[in-house]
Amino acid sequence: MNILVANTPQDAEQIAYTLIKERLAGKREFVLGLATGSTPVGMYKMFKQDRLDCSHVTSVNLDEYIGLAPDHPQSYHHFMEEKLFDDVPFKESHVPRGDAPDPEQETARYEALVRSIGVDLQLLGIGENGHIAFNEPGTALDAKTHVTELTESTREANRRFFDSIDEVPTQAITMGLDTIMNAREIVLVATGTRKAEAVHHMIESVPTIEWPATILQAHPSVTVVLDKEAASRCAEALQARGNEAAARFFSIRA
Ligand SMILES: N[C@@H]1[C@@H](O)[C@H](O)[C@@H](COP(=O)(O)O)O[C@@H]1O
Repeated sequence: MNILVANTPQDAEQIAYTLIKERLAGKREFVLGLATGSTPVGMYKMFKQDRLDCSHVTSVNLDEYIGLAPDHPQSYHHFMEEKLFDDVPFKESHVPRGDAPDPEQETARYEALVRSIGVDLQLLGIGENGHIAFNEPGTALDAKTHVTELTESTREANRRFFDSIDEVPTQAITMGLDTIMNAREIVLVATGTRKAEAVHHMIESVPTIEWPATILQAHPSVTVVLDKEAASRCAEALQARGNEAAARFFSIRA
């Protein structure tokens, strides 16, 4: 794992965006895995401000709530259109269908799609309980795209996007941990003290299904971009090394 610890959330987002921009440059085709939630919103603004050319890029999203049609204001389909796709045209974009009549069939379709196109770079966030995408604690490490029951802590963490907790879906379709690990490269961004415990376990605990993000330790190409708050539960030495790495990242691009 390559770990960078930026001084602010904005600097962390800038690092992650710059990494993605550099990977897209000069490519004829590229498959970019995208994430939802608050963390990537700042990066998606940078795509727009930079008018980044994504006309050669195919995107695949990690997950979608079951029961929400693409035009539902709280669906991840809608989130991506509003935060990115309405302003930055992609060659094509894929998000699981939360309104599929047969969710299990939709998981098989989506898994086959993601495997067939192959993800060059997967952007990830992390949940407070260490979930990635919607792979909740206890998810098998070899899970493919599947229907998942959302934990109460995950529903609670996402209720801010809904009028009430009762409106937060209880199930989702999510890329599995094995699906995510199949990406050639992974960039995970975490900011704020709410993520500090999950980040500590992701980096410093023995891989365990209780902290799904720990599986990333076994991936050959993972960059973890943190702000100081999200890194605050990690060992002091790791924080110091990460801060130097972030400073170096900016200095060589100045
Ligand atoms: N399915 C999403 C995850 O992909 C995201 O990483 C997580 C954290 O979101 P936030 O960035 O808002 O903290 O929320 C949801 O669970």
